[in-house]
Amino acid sequence: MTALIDYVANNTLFVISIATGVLTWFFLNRKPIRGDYAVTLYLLAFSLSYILNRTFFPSIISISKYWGIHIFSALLTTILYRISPFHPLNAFPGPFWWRITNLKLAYVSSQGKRHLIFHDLHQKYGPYVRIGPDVLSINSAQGLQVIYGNTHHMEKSDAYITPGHLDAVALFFKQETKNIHSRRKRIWSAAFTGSNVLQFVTPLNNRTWQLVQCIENRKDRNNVVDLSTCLAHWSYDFMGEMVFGGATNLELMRDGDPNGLLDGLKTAATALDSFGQVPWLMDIIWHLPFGSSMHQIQHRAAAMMRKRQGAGWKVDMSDLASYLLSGDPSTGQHLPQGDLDLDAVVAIQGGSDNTAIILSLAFFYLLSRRVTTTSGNQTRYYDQLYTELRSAIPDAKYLDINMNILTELPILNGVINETLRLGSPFFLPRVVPSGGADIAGRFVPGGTIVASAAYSQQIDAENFWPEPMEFRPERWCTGELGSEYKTNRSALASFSLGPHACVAKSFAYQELRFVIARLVLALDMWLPSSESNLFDPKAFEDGVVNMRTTMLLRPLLVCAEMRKSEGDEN
Ligand code: HEM
Repeated sequence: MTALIDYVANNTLFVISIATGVLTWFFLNRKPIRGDYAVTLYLLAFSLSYILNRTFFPSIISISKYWGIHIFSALLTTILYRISPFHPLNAFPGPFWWRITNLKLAYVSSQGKRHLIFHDLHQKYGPYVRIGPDVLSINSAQGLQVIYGNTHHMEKSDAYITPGHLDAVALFFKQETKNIHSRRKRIWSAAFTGSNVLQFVTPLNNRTWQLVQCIENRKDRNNVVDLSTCLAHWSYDFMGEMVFGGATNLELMRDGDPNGLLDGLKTAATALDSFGQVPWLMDIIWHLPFGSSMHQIQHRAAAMMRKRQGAGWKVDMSDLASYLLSGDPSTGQHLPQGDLDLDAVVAIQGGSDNTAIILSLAFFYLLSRRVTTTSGNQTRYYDQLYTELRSAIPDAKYLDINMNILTELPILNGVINETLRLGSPFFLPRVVPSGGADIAGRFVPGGTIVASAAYSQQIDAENFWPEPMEFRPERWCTGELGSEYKTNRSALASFSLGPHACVAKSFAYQELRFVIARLVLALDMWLPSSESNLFDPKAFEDGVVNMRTTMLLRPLLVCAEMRKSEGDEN
């Protein structure tokens, strides 16, 4: 009798475990749930069933075994579905393991060479590559416009959900509706448009002179200085003024960064960009020690915002915080404190990180490339740029009031665009609306996550010719590279485009122009000689890794010397 009960109970549980596994796949495939909720639910259910089992059937049933069968059944069904002909993306080519799980995409994202790996995949599989169970990378200039442009208004994927699902709205993160996003964007945009942006010129000028001084002060006796760290500290100090009217308590150019604030920012951005590709995993990591970098940045940003709001803090300019604190002009309502704190996180990261990296890369390209052209001529862009700046601004101390002149300078702007082209390989996933969309001539089903292969587009010979892999600022000046040249400006996606494009794009260009111009006018710079073994350009380039934020695994060490005529003018 006992044997019969044992037989029936175990077989019934076996069937139930398999069936509930299949049902779990069925429901999660339609409506994914938060990873932390799922883990909690499973732990509770397991504990309860374990206690019941120990109490009532201690000898005949091994409950852990059936939980194992249930999980195995759910996983197997999920995998079989993803590789089956019934999956809507089955017709799209791609490597086998990437079709099964987004964990591969998350891992590749965390390694920093995602854009190169995607590029290889596109070479092998063509313009559409399935890089996740529901994710496509699309390598097409036309596709870029469809994915990010206004026509379809494709929303951001779940990779943009606020970590921890905070009950707050901030620009950049995914919003429930496009109206919420556009209302918040209007508040931000006000700070960066029209004459309002001129507010930032004085702090920009002051901080950039301080940067020149910081480089001078940090030089060793052989004139060698870590330029990338100086630029990172400059960008953080300037952001502190632009966003919080100086209410940050930090002066990195003066004091350095003993608490590793910048590393913390980078780690948080990397975590967001890699684990964000697997939203359920991000939900779990948020509660683990590994997620602490994201918590720390949040606390620091909130502390800066609170200090800026404090009655004792006076600002004599309209910083970005003053627009956020004034609230939403369309409703007349003030933003909740949670929104202000979260927008502060976005402002700190957005306002400092990308600018510093693009500047470091621009100086690396300028100083490392003595380009041999097909005719055998050698071009030294740093000197050409100095000559261009010198003739446009004979008296360098007037640079601060001559921002508009910089917009017209071909080499300066070519240097910036060329650095952005080679140095901003972003991966920005969006969701195809229900009903699907035609992307570059092929129908993509609704709900698919799509991202443009930005880097591949930016080095594609169809868009940039000749020498698409080379740093050639003159390709941005009409006719400089011969009549056959191609420069497809719309293929440069460094600031994205459409409704979610960078809110500060034109100001970022102004910043980049201004800092490059100020440094080139004030300092003669060159790379340490190869005999000194201090700096290896190839190793530096290999150590540039991109996970939305770009990290430099090796610092940019340069030699710098104040130009006599300019130094006197400070
Ligand atoms: C060289 C400098 C910069 C580059 C290359 C850059 C690039 C970008 C890109 C590619 C996006 C789209 C991100 C996405 O969809 O995932 C973006 C968005 C954004 N950027 Fe920038 N950015 C720069 C400077 C700045 C500055 C100075 C700020 C000022 C605080 C800023 C604030 C933002 C914000 C708030 C968004 C979100 C916009 C939205 O969701 O509608 N960025 N940026």
